[in-house]
Amino acid sequence: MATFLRRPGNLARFSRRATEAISRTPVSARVPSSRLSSFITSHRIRTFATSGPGGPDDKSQNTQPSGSGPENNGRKDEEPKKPESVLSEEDQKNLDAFVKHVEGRLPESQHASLQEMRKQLMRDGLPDDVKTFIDRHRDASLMDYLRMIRFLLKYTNEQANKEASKEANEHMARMMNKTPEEVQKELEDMKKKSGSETEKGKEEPNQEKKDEKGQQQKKKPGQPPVGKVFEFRFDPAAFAVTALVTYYIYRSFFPGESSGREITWQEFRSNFLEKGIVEKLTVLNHSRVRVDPNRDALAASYPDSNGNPGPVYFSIGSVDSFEMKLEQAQYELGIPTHERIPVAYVDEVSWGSALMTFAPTLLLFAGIYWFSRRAGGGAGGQSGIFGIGKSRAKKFNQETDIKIKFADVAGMDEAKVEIMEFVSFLQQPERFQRLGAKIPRGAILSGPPGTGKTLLAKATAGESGVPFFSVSGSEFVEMFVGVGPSRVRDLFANARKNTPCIIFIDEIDAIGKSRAKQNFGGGNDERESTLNQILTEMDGFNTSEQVVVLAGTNRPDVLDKALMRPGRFDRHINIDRPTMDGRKQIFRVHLKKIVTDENMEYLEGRLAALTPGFAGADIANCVNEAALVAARENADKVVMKHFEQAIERVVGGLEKKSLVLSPQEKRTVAYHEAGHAICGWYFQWADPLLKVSIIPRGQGALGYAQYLPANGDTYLMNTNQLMDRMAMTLGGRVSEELHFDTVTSGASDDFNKVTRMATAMVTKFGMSKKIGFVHYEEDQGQQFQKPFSEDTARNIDTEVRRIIDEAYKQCHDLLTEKKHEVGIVAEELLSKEVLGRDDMIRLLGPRPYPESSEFAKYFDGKGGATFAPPEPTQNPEETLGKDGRDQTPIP
Ligand SMILES: Nc1ncnc2c1ncn2[C@@H]1O[C@H](COP(=O)(O)OP(=O)(O)OP(=O)(O)O)[C@@H](O)[C@H]1O
Repeated sequence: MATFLRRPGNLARFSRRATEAISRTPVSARVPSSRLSSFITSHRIRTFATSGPGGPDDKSQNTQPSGSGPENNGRKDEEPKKPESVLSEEDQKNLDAFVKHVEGRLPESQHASLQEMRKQLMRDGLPDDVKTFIDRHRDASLMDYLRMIRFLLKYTNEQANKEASKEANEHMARMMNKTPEEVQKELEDMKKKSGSETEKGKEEPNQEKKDEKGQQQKKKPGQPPVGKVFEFRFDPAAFAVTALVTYYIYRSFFPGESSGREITWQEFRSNFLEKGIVEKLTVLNHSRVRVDPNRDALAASYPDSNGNPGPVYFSIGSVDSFEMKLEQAQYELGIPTHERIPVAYVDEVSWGSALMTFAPTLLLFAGIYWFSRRAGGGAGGQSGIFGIGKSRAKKFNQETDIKIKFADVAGMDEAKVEIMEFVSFLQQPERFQRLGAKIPRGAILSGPPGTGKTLLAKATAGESGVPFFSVSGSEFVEMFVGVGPSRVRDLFANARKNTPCIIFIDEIDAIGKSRAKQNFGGGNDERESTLNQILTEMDGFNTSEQVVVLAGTNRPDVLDKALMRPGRFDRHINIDRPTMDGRKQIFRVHLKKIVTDENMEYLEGRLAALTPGFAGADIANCVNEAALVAARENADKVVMKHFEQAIERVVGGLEKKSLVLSPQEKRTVAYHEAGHAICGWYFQWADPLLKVSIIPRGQGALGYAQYLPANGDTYLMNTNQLMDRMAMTLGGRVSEELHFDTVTSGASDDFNKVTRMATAMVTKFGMSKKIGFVHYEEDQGQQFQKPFSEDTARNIDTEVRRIIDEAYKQCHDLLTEKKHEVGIVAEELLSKEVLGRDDMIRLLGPRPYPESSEFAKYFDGKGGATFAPPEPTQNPEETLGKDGRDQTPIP
């Protein structure tokens, strides 16, 4: 770039190229659309495309003497030998000096063009702009450059037009056997006739294209070659801006210099000062001196220079020393005081250095701007730093976005009834207001993850047909102070504009945590003020404002009491994991989209029985997983096997095919699992086995056994059940003891479970006579002091040990008695790897204890062949409770 710019000739060449491009478009736009003219047009275009004016091959064309234009109709023999000049002597001298100056900086191939331009200027006179430029070309300003460029554009355009039409005339004359004069006349007549046609300019380009195409198709040998036509779009504004920028970049790198020559002080003294040709000295930026010679004196001393040697500079150490040296030199040369050389002082600011000075500040601002755009991006459709305080709540339109209805939310009838009231409030507020009832402001939906809190909130909006603003609690929290409250304000302001509507704040515990609990490390001011703002906004509603705020959380226990008080979130709706019936309903909802031939009643029931403790999201995942398993097998429908595999995968984790056990290890695992299975089968109060597997799954589990609560979902456990469950959990280790010489580490997780159960019996459930009816909180590592004495601690230890020993004895007695059965199950497990309940019935006979009818219905060993759909009944007595799932992994 710098090299390009260093030479003014390059700038001129650059502008000329641009003009070549420009000149093509107007030519084609101006001519009439007759066949003759279109031929000319196409020919003109060809002329430019095949041989650009001013190129190295254009000598013959460009060196044509002036006067070969249309005004003398191309008669070369009439051309004067010497071009006439209309310029004054001084102008002529200046022009010659300028041309010589530029010629020295242009490649030879462009000299012809330059001479051509000189001739034209001599013939037509110097336009003012050019005259100014020529006079000042060594110190030309930006405006001078731009004026010069404008002239060059005009000049090359005219040249191009003249040459094109001349060549076209000659060609036409050859084609039509006429003289060029006759063709010219004919053309002028045509132009007169079709003068009005030029207004139809819009249609012409198409016409021209067609004609040109026709011409190309009709091309015969002997005709001039038809070149490819390129059309350029030229934007004068862009060109001017580019020229401006280019100039300033150039000037910033070479301040005050336009192809100047650097000399030394000695050279200056001997070649300039001593010869008396210095007119003026200009000190630039205290470091360089520009020498302005007296042109006449210069021309006299150096005839070759034409009075113009170009800018000459020399460097100085300091202004003082320069002044002293100059003074000294002038004194020595005997220059009288009144003829001493004037010295001017100029400070030129380099754009480059100015830019570098401001660069860090500019970078800083750019960085801040960029970060603010990122931080604020998407804030309610706003971006930039001004959008950061805007709420990020997504607004769902009731007509287009929310298609969820209560029918899509299965198995939470109580919650639905509660929330239905909000729907009727939004739909018919007067029904409540008439009786003087205050409208509830909001509800907190709490419950374990995936139980359908968000789904229920969406369904509420879907049913009531109002806009729904959904936002997550964490979206209020930002690194900037004050953003949280501002977003809350914005959210509520938006909601008020869209009444009636529902706001749903998911994971409200992110901002609604109790302020009292922040005892360590101080509070979080930003979160507190966000919470305060929510409290204020909810208070600020007037009772007739139809804005309902629903909030979802998994941790209702940590929420601030102020948030939960009536008047804010009036309702607390607890959504727990679904019961057996709930699961059936959820399966029904999700199975609708699945392609299957199974008996739906049976399928729903069996799947619900197989998935105790599953939340709605687990069920949705299971159904989808089953479809994926079926698709992987290329099956055309999803069958029971696929569903069971999917459940196994969700419960036990991914199958670890890469984990290969040694035969001895596999045997140990088989006997370990068989021990659990036999205990589950023969202990009356234990959960019967559903499936046992020795395929490694999940994280570190080498085998697993799945049990089903014998009486469906269980919410209370008696001592017998706890003892049987503990004994069953110890079954793995006892079986290892009975069948092998040594035991393995595989029972460690079983011991953990047994210890926790026994400890709970002693410290929480009041099942130890020695400790009594007390409840000691579990030590979660946060208590520095145990809430009981050393004596009690010792007694708890003794009691826990006693209970575990009892469970162990119970298990040992059973497995010693059933040693043979353990062997049968273990060997079968070794050969089949997975055993189901049906296999157990085949190997051991039916379980000797009665089982719940629900359980028997779906696990009768006949795969639903005898299944009769039950009367549709609801079990109103089912209450919400604990997870009935159990796994016995071997780490
Ligand atoms: N009762 C239900 N009926 C039908 N589908 C359900 C039900 N509960 C959950 N689902 C399914 O589980 C998905 C996740 O539920 P949702 O997002 O509502 O859970 P959530 O309780 O809000 O979870 P989190 O507490 O983690 O935010 C739903 O999209 C839906 O497919």
